[in-house]
Amino acid sequence: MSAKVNDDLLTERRKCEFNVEELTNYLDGGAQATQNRRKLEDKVLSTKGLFDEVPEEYLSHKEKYENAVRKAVVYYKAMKEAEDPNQTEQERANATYRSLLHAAVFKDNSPFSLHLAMFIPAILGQADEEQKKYWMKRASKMEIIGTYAQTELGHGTFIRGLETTATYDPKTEEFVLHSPTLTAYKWWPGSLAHTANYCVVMAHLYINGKSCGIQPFIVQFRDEETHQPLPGIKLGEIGAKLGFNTVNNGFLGFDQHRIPRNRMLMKNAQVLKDGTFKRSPNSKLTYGTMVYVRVVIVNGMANQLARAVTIAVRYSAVRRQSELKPDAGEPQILDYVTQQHKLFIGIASSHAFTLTAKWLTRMYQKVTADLEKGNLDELPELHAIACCLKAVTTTDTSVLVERSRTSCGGHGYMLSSNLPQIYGLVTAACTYEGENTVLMLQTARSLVKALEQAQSGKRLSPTMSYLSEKVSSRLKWDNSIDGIVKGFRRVAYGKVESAMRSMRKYVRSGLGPEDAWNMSSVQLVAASEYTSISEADIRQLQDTYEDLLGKIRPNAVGLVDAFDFRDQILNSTLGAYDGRVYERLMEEALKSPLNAEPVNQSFHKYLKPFMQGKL
Ligand SMILES: CCCCCCCC/C=C\CCCCCCCCCCCCCC(=O)SCCNC(=O)CCNC(=O)[C@H](O)C(C)(C)COP(=O)(O)OP(=O)(O)OC[C@H]1O[C@@H](n2cnc3c(N)ncnc32)[C@H](O)[C@@H]1OP(=O)(O)O
Ligand SMILES: Cc1cc2nc3c(=O)[nH]c(=O)nc-3n(C[C@H](O)[C@H](O)[C@H](O)COP(=O)(O)OP(=O)(O)OC[C@H]3O[C@@H](n4cnc5c(N)ncnc54)[C@H](O)[C@@H]3O)c2cc1C
Repeated sequence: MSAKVNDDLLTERRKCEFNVEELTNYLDGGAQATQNRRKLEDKVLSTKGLFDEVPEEYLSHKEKYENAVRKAVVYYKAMKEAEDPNQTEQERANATYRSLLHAAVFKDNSPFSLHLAMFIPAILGQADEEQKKYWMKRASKMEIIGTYAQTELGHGTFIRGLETTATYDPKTEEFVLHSPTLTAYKWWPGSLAHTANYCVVMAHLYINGKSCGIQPFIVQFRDEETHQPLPGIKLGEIGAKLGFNTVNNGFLGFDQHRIPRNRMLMKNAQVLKDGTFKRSPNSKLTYGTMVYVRVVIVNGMANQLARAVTIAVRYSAVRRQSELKPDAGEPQILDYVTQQHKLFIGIASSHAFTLTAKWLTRMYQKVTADLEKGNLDELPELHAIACCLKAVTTTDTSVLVERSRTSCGGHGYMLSSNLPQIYGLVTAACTYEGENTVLMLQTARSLVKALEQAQSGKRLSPTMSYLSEKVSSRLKWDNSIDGIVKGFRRVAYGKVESAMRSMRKYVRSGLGPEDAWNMSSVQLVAASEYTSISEADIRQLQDTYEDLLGKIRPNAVGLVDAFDFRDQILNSTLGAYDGRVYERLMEEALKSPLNAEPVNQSFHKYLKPFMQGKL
């Protein structure tokens, strides 16, 4: 018999003014997609051995990793077996696009993450046809497990500064990989420490003493039978982190490690047997995997934010606290407008990020198809947009997930709420795949170029067209959606123009272009990430906003129910569908090993002698 649903949640669900299932279907891309997703989740989550007897919070660092590898094997097999052979690739992608299935199994991510997130995409994007055929067969069947090793102890952002060298030896037709310094050690790659046995290494290619830029190499670093590190390879784990503690991030050093010539991934640039280097049509095509992951991260943020606000909104409907009016009893904290302000922006942002992710994915697919035909025209714009959206969505999601956590008071600070772990997952994305400030400056670089083109009368791409709108500075906008968008475009234009004016002022004062750029970089980041509007309209918008909060209030629980996260995926004492928060908090607390005995051995060993003055 299922547990009784909390009365307040029942009331909330009765109050909802729209059809929740319809919104779920819309988010999934149709009723069939919802059905497919639920069927996949039912199948996979019914697999034995997927869940933890002891909450992983109570395991050691080493036990957490070993337990995660155990689950990763079970999970991956279950996902493979659950695949419906009658489904198209697109239907399969839709079924997983919104699903956070892995989150039901891994609170802190899987040791296989990088194999799926970057190793396979790097092969698909950087290998020539023959290489792709061979390596994809092995990688997709998990005969090998890979990662993406680009960042080094001394360099993450500045890829051109990477120190790992790959020196071509025409006599043996091999590359010699070497880490000349400690700072050249690859440092951070997920799965690298003890899980993977192959990686795509980004290294500085030298032929006959001449630099040929950063190139991708597929490198085996552990024996496939014994899993022992190969000769000339130094390996280890980088240590405990804020989150991602079951991703097995590691370090790797090369000592004159030789690999055959065909291990350089040669889709874009090639090295012939005699050492002839055939340059890529664009050196930045080597960075293509990062563009792909930045695009995927936007959708990942939408789903993680939806998960966090689901937990916080349901909890806020159940939690009663304080007194809003004398003698009226304790209200649901969701009735405090401050609580609505904290949470409803998160619901709206998740939907906004989902729609943005769909748009960006379509743009990525179009540009990638053009690249296959040798048309690189739109690659710079895709890079600029992907940088901006990855940075903005990860920053906003981190802020909104943390706000969801703090809106739940002390219980939001419990690991059993799962909000701290979700924060750990999303805040990492502000750093990985391009640190956000650096990416915003990449976007700013494109915006400044576009404004210069607009001022010289050139046509701009659709996403930059606001920089060529001759809008009067006295533009009045009303509070219609169109008016607000016009306002934002006007202010965004002003931010770019102001940053550019600032740079020109510094150059006129005698600074070089690089120093002028650096001095204006705070404005440049602002031009890329946010806009603000003038005082007069704030008051009007504020009234509209507060009115909107009231309209959303009766539908808040319905809106998060529509994300359709099952309890195993929320993995939270505060966010379960039935709202039995207090019972779940106690159930989880009793799982603490410390509760196995009423008096802990430290009393007899330390406390008692201490309190009796004997220590
Ligand atoms: C499937 C993915 C899953 C993601 C998970 C999403 C959800 C997460 C939420 C919860 C967890 C869920 C669990 C799911 C699995 C989790 C998996 C975790 C994945 C973690 C992966 C992390 C891996 C990494 O971090 S890999 C390393 C990433 N490193 C970087 O990004 C480095 C950043 N630096 C750079 O990109 C560059 O160096 C630079 C651009 C900053 C500067 O480079 P540069 O100096 O050489 O260039 P310039 O500034 O001089 O510019 C020159 C010129 O080049 C153009 N340019 C630069 N880059 C590109 C590019 N990529 N493409 C095209 N063009 C580029 C630039 O525009 C300039 O052009 P100009 O014409 O102006 O000269
Ligand atoms: C959880 C996690 C997982 C990761 N997984 C992987 C992986 O699997 N594979 C991999 O290769 N890497 C991985 N990374 C590494 C990640 O890609 C780097 O940390 C990231 O690229 C930032 O580089 P960095 O750490 O060297 O920081 P730095 O580049 O040293 O940045 C430090 C500070 O300097 C500032 N800064 C740097 N350059 C500029 C500039 N030009 N202008 C203005 N400010 C600047 C930055 O804004 C930042 O504030 C991972 C990182 C994390 C946190």
